[in-house]
Amino acid sequence: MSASPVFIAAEVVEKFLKFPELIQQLERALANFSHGAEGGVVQPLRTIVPVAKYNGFLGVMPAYSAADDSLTTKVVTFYEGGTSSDLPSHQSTVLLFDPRNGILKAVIDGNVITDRRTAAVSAVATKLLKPALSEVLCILGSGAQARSHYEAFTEMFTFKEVRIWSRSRKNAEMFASSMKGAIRVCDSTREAVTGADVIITVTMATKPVLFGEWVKSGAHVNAVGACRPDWRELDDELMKSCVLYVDSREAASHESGDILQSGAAIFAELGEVVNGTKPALTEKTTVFKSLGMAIEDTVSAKLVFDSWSSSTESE
Ligand SMILES: NC(=O)C1=CN([C@@H]2O[C@H](COP(=O)(O)OP(=O)(O)OC[C@H]3O[C@@H](n4cnc5c(N)ncnc54)[C@H](O)[C@@H]3O)[C@@H](O)[C@H]2O)C=CC1
Ligand SMILES: O=C(O)C1=NCCCC1
Repeated sequence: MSASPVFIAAEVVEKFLKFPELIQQLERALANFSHGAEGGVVQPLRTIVPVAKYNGFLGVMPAYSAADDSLTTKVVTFYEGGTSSDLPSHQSTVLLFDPRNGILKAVIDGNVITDRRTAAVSAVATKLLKPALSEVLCILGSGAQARSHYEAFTEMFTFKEVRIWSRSRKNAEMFASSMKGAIRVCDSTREAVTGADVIITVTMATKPVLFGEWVKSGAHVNAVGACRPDWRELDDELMKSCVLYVDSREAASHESGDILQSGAAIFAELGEVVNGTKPALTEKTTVFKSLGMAIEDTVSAKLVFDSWSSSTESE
């Protein structure tokens, strides 16, 4: 009989899933993914079940990485506008299996994994695509992803100024006062975006909040929200005038409202830039459209599980 799976809680994931190691691991995973079959990543398009009655969705995100010998599936729910003020709008769990025999080894809190791996991938995009002189960072949104992105970006890069905008000024102020370092709270998206070199959109918006006319030429945008075909964060002008990078071509052309509705052409996958098969056009205005990939969870979960296992062995 197989041993019962271990449960790894959010506090344990927080302890073991750290930047910059996570960023390095995910850069490698993005490269493997974009190598096709040779890269050893098996990742079908995720399944999304709409729960229309409650404006919610359930997503199932399986993947296998031969390089990491890691087999997982994440189950994630997300609710437009959240469910109640006490609950996160996105809740997830990652199941880690023994790839040799299919035994379930661990049930891992997925919220910290989702927040940190998404920010880590945006950090990879930013490292490769930001303009040479990047002094001003702007974050639109003040939720869980805004926090993880702020933490990753202030650890990995040096900005002279960080700005935040949120729909309610109170939330933006709460965000600014809860994080380490100076953050300028802006009253409008336009004020936050104007002159910014790196922009991160991490909202639950379903209509554009970022307009091309405000974006400085040559800036880099990490577009993290709008993961449904009928949701938008960026307007047509920005989508059509930028050089567009994505995590997965397949996912982007099925799920991204910003891409499907604007008709913008995809230039490259981020992993192709890491592999050197597509260039990083840092002098142009670039957008990295992130939808989130299961392989990011697979690599993160393995990292957490291995670190946790070593820590219990040494006890
Ligand atoms: N690309 C990826 O890998 C991932 C993307 N996401 C997406 O990132 C976005 C942010 O996620 P979380 O921070 O976890 O959510 P959250 O619920 O913690 O924060 C959402 C933020 O968006 C704001 N917001 C909600 N509706 C808005 C609107 N109509 N206009 C402007 N702002 C609005 C909220 O006030 C809040 O500041 C979501 O769209 C989510 O689906 C989440 C996980 C992974
Ligand atoms: O990659 C993920 O995880 C998610 N992406 C879009 C929204 C739901 C969670």
